[in-house]
Amino acid sequence: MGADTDLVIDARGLVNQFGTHRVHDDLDFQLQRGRVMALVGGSGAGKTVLLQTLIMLREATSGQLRLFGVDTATADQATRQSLRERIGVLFQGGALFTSLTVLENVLMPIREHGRFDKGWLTELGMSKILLAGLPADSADKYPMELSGGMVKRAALARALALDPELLVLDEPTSGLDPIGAAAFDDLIRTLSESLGLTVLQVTHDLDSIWRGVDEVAFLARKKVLAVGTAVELAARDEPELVAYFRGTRSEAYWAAATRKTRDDGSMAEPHRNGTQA
Ligand SMILES: Nc1ncnc2c1ncn2[C@@H]1O[C@H](COP(=O)(O)OP(=O)(O)OP(=O)(O)O)[C@@H](O)[C@H]1O
Repeated sequence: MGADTDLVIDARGLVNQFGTHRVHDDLDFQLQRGRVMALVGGSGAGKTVLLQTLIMLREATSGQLRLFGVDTATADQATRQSLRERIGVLFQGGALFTSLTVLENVLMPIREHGRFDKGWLTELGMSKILLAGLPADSADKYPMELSGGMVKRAALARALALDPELLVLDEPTSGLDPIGAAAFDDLIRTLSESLGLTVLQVTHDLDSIWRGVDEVAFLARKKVLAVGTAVELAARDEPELVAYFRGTRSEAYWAAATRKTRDDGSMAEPHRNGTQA
């Protein structure tokens, strides 16, 4: 089978096992270029382990993984490193260095790449800070001087430092109030559209799941059980999907989607401004 160059991630038959505990079994996962996808599922379903596997932070027990069309199993170290550099990662909590300013944090990944002219570096770092929606005067601040939302944006600026093609986010809106979370979702959407970024995020945020992403991959039964918009997944009858997308927590979203269907004869548009092929 040839590589589909439109697939940023193409994983087939993944198995992840800890001792006798199998977390993923014959799992397939694909992510198309330019899409914004949420990876969701119950607690312990294996979202974090899958995310780590997909960006080569951990090796799968078995299975195939292609990143940007490259087979990671046969890639040499230099190729694997260059694949990693095409991925920006925002870990839960931001994981900024507390003893460094925002600008110094943002410049860390670039500095690791060798010696650069100081003026040029500062200009580049400032451009990422502004891209992440932070004011210019936040560059000289330390993480403890920032609000929760600003810490996320500073971590995002750092994840964008090397101009990644794929942005991976682990619970990016956790700890933010609903308005801050919606603003962060909008920023990710705008970046995806303006920079052509592909985005994969693990999230529990229902607002993001129902309104902020193009599609949702739902993990259950050790596999990706279903992929589609939240509205599409809510309309299916697997018990895990019914519980997640039509249960008490999702009630208001599902009610809004079905009301819209009744009112205008079409399914609710689940995205703020995205498109679904
Ligand atoms: N290093 C490890 N050693 C042993 N078991 C592990 C390890 N990492 C994860 N697991 C197990 O793998 C399973 C999936 O964990 P994972 O953290 O991926 O779940 P999750 O879907 O992200 O959960 P949550 O939503 O609660 O964060 C869990 O049963 C967990 O205990």
